[in-house]
Amino acid sequence: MDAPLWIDTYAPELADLPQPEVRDRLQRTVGEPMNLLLQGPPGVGKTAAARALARAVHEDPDADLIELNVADFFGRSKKEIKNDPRFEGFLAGKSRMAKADMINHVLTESASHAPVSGAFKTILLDNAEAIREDFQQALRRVMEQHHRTTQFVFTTRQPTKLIAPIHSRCFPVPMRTPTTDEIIARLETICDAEDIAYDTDGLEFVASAADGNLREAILTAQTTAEQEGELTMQTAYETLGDIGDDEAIAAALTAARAGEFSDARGTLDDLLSDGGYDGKTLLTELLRVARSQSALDSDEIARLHKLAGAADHELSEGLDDKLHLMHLLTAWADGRTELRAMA
Ligand SMILES: Nc1ncnc2c1ncn2[C@@H]1O[C@H](COP(=O)(O)OP(=O)(O)OP(=O)(O)O)[C@@H](O)[C@H]1O
Repeated sequence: MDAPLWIDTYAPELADLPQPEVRDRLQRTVGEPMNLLLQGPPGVGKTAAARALARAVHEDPDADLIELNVADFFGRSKKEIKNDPRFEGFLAGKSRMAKADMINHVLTESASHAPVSGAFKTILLDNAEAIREDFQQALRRVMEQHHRTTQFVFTTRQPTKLIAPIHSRCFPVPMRTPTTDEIIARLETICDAEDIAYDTDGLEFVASAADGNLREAILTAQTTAEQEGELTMQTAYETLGDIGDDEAIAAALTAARAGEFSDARGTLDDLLSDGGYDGKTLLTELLRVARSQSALDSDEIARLHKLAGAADHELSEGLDDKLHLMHLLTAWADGRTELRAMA
């Protein structure tokens, strides 16, 4: 049997959400049947946050959280709905009221509106951008009908696809991408719980390659741990394999900075021989990627730029692109401002 996925095993409670402002905002709604709109990019934890909230709110979350498969109903074409025997009695009505009745029917198919363990139920409409506009209009009515006993939670990557009356009925919860440090903290907790050997560079590499997507970061960490036995920059690099050139260049910078020059040399070699870069182009790319790295402070970037002038000269004069770029990276990692060590 496949090992369980860490993203499932470590599905977060409210306290485990990486963004403190989201934790606070959701914590403040606990106990209130307030409608919510969780919006943000893929993999930042919108659905996970909605489920964590339901677990915090309901004594019996299995009974009082209803997750509706939005695509299965609201996103279907009129023809598909017409041919669905569940809606036979509703076909005559095209009005908003008839559609509201259909929505109520779908909701009560899953469970009754009456809460089981507390004062209200939570209905989660995940990926709500897929709800057709006519059903969004009809949902307004349903939300009003049940506002005392039902909390509607919408999640979406595309808030502009939801109509204004839905926005105005919901408390907005923007979910930004977690920072690299916030992802690192979560990865560290999970690796500790799994008793996996890791180092800081490995966590940082996985977290920054995921670009704010927690799902991706946790999956990469698990794959690396399972395939390689430990999570270091080198093992994560092996796992990510086909990573983009920007990530590879960032990895070379991180390796050099950590004094792991053979890793840095290996990456430069890949880029120069297989990636189709010449030395000067790779130098320009190194500077561009360095500027985008939040882990680097402005002094480090300024020093890299200063060294790049001399490296550019060496690249024009010399024969070995890799050698000159390694010169640059070792001088930079040493904290120097000259390519040659001063006597
Ligand atoms: N803080 C966390 N700790 C551990 N796992 C998490 C955390 N947040 C999310 N996850 C896991 O990561 C996966 C992705 O999260 P989720 O589905 O909530 O993201 P999403 O923002 O809704 O993404 P999408 O827009 O792609 O639907 C889930 O399996 C979830 O359990």
